[in-house]
Amino acid sequence: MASFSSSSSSSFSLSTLSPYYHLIFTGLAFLVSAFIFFISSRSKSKRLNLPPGPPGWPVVGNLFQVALSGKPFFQYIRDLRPKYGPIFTLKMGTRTMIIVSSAELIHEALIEKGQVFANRPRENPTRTVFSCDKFTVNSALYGPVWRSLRRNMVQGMLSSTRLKEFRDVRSLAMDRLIDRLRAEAKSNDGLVWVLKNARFAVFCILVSMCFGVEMDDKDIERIDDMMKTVLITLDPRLDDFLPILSPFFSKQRKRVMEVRQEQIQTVLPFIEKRRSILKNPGSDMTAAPFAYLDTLFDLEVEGRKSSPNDAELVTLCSELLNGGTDTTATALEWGIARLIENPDIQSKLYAEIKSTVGDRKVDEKDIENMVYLNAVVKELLRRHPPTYLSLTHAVTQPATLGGYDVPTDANVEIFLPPISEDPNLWSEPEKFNPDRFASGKEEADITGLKGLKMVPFGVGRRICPGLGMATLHVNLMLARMVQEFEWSAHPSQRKIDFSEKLEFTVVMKNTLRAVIRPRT
Ligand code: HEM
Repeated sequence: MASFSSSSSSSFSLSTLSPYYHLIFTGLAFLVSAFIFFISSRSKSKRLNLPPGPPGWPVVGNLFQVALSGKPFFQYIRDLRPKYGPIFTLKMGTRTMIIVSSAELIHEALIEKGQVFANRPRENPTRTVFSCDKFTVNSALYGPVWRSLRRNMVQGMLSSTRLKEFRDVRSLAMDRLIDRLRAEAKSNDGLVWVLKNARFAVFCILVSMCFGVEMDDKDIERIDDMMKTVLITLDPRLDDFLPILSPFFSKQRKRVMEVRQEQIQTVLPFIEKRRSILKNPGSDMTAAPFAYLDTLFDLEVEGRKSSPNDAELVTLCSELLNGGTDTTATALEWGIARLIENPDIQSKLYAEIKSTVGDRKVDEKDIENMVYLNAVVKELLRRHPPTYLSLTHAVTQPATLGGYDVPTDANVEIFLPPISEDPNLWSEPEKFNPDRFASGKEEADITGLKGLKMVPFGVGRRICPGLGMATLHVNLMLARMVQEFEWSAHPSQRKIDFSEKLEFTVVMKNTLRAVIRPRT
């Protein structure tokens, strides 16, 4: 998922756990906790029929096998799948992870038993700080708080009517993106970084939608840097899985509190500015008529007496910014890489743009008329879902899945790529081929309502509420970038390297730097 300050699996990267910690703490963990923990956890899990999984070590389970494998977590579980099948268990210290990765099982969990599997697991202490104790859409337990926050985000911000109101914001951000690319290319022999520029453009849109106050590039970059620092701080630590080791992490815990303070200090002035604009209408002629914040100031949340306080407002704004930035920019990077790899697809796309809009700029209203563009974006989300693991689910009560037990304290991880790679569902699934959709030969409902064939946004009650906005952003950016420039590979690159790495989302291992040539 998406990279949220309060999600629990999308930025999961055990490769960040240092082997040094392992050496020190494995021994300690054995000595201090073995007796109590081992006896109690064995007797508990013996009664359960958990999915199979690789044998682990006492106390720590599979934790260090994962950490020391040298592989990103998604690669580790991809490699286990042929042996253990589409549902298996990893014991990560005190946490039980159940990894689910087939269309049938995902359907069973998130659609057939959707209400039961719509919960989120307990947070680790760092996430508790940044989510204000689960006070965000993505981290809230399935219940009244989640319902209030999600309804507000969808109706107040992400509905198609609301989205239309931000058309000018997107149009400005697109012009800004094209200008930045042009300037960067000019001073670098035609070379541009794709991810960085796409990221900045999406962030500009989301910042405007969120705060509704004017900001220069410096302000935006400052908030963006802050958000990145938060995401790094949220990387899992050893004591998240073995809480008994937490006394050894006091320095890191102190750092968490410092970063949280910095986050509040960075974001709060913009919240205060908006508050003052609303109190004094007309005082700032540059202010937007509407912003996400406006829906939050007096938000009534079921089961709570007061509206969100300042720290909670910071958290809710950060959720909107984080949820939509890296995910969307990642899709763009893979998209441009695929167009460079397939010049015929790029030409076909350009031809469609030309025939649809002629010499004027692509407008978002044109998108629904561009069948091939939509097919390219859909194929992109099928072949390269920006997050390989959806946000972590949990059950509201003991349940079964595929005939196995799922206890309430288990993290249910939905691993997405095997569905869009399944040869029983797709012809030549490894091939990037927008024509499968454009020709009408293959189809897939991205919301999962008419069957599960690709699930880049998850499915069921917790499906990504930003789905509509995200696909609009990817379509619009791709169309403008191809309309303005012809994209080709860096001269030193004979072939594009499609290796992946985990960096909040799954991005290209070798960050894409491409050559652009203005079309006119
Ligand atoms: C290409 C872009 C995006 C992708 C691939 C994506 C993907 C996802 C996925 C896989 C989930 C987890 C679903 C689950 O728990 O089963 C999710 C949840 C979520 N996404 Fe997105 N997302 C994208 C863009 C956005 C945008 C633009 C926003 C809002 C600005 C957003 C906000 C959220 C929120 C709030 C949740 C949590 C929903 C809940 O727990 O009820 N996402 N997203």
